[in-house]
Amino acid sequence: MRSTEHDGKGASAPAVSAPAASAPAASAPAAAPSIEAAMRRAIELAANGPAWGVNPQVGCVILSPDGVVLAEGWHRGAGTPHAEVDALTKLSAASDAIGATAVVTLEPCNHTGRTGPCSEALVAAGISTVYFGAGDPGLRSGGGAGTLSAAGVRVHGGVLAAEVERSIHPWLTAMRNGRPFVTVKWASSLDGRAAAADGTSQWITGPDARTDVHLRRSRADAIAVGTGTLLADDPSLTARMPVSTGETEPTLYAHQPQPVMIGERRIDRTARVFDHPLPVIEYQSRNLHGVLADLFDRGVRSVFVEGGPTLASAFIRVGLADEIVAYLAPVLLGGPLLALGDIGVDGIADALPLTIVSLDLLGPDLRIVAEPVRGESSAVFLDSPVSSTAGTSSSTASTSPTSVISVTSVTPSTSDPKEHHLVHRNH
Ligand SMILES: NC(=O)C1=CN([C@@H]2O[C@H](COP(=O)(O)OP(=O)(O)OC[C@H]3O[C@@H](n4cnc5c(N)ncnc54)[C@H](OP(=O)(O)O)[C@@H]3O)[C@@H](O)[C@H]2O)C=CC1
Ligand SMILES: Nc1c(N[C@@H]2O[C@H](COP(=O)(O)O)[C@@H](O)[C@H]2O)[nH]c(=O)[nH]c1=O
Repeated sequence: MRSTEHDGKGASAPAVSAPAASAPAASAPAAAPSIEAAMRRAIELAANGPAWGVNPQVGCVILSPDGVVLAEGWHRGAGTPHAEVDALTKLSAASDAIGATAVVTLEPCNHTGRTGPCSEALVAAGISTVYFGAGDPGLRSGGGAGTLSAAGVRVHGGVLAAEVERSIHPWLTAMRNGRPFVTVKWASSLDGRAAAADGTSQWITGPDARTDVHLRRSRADAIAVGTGTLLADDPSLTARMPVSTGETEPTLYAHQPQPVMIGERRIDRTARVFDHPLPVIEYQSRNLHGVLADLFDRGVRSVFVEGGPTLASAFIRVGLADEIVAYLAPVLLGGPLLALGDIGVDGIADALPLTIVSLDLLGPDLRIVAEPVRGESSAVFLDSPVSSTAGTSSSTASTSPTSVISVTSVTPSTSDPKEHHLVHRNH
């Protein structure tokens, strides 16, 4: 286990059992899990929470001084108890926490938001040692390790850090960059076309691939398309479950991504996207940094960009793509409508390096998940800082080149029930 230690003031570490693999014979008392095993369990528990929203998935396991699991908890979303508090409330007796160890995926929070600080709750409960996986990058929520140490709790950070970071990678990326995590997704033919020459593209990929897309939509905070796609496809942008036998209409996932339209052209209010259960956020702008800054301010931590090729290329060109999800169908379309256009690569030396995260066959289609290789020669993938003026939203189009976010906000209208979709949702 590689971890960093935050020394408490003279507090002694509780005994922690050996890994289960070295457990004695079955007749002996049950082997207590190791800290790493407890952290793996905490990662599993964290996954029970929602993948979307302003808060990350967090799991917690409380161990007795001799390493026996006393309680488990996880966070169920903004406004509900955090994982540590959830676990503390599951103890058979509150006094069990005295001298116990908390193993938690994320550094215990240090601030009062909709709930109180977990660092203080752990101290008040009598927890003597805390192991955590990833530090909390939040400006207000971070710093819990220091609070715990100052109160005499032994604190060890970085336990299974890589696994924990991977499990909440989008949220951590969003918090570190101060903008939502961006997935750029496309579906293309084997020869890289996103549409046939006449502009039709529904459907290139088959039902299994599209089911996967809808699942990913359901886990994202927002789904974004450019005005070109809105005009060409008139998409719904809802997250829909596969249609079961006997059903005529697909059922919507309980969690829907916030629909976002980007581009200077005005989209007619009869477009299907305005039937989305959530309000549409319309950015009459091409300033993607500004759009993301504004979305972040609204609590959006992940955006699923579903095209089209121009918008996808722009996100990549300005270094705002954190993940690529490409579905390749075993068909050839030929023609000019490529999945990507100008991404700022003029010569092979500028090619954008990617790391393949996964390769899967979904029915006849191939799904490739890839991430940009950061910190290498390609400056294009390096994130640009969000300008200080970005994030300023206004209800009218701005003409200032430094305040280029133009968020159109239309007052709800009684004459057109669809107009309410343009009112911004406040988190
Ligand atoms: N196979 C697939 O996965 C998909 C295929 N498609 C297909 O793609 C085609 C539409 O492609 P396309 O027109 O590229 O669609 P886009 O959705 O990419 O829309 C392009 C428009 O986005 C706006 N925009 C917003 N921000 C930027 C920016 N930073 N830079 C440039 N433009 C920006 C511009 O509109 P404005 O002028 O209003 O500012 C631009 O014209 C259709 O045939 C559709 O069927 C679409 C989506 C997915
Ligand atoms: N053509 C194509 C995709 N196209 C994307 O799906 C959008 C339609 O969304 P909706 O109206 O909600 O079903 C469309 O505008 C475009 O963004 N996606 C895919 O997985 N496979 C495909 O072959």
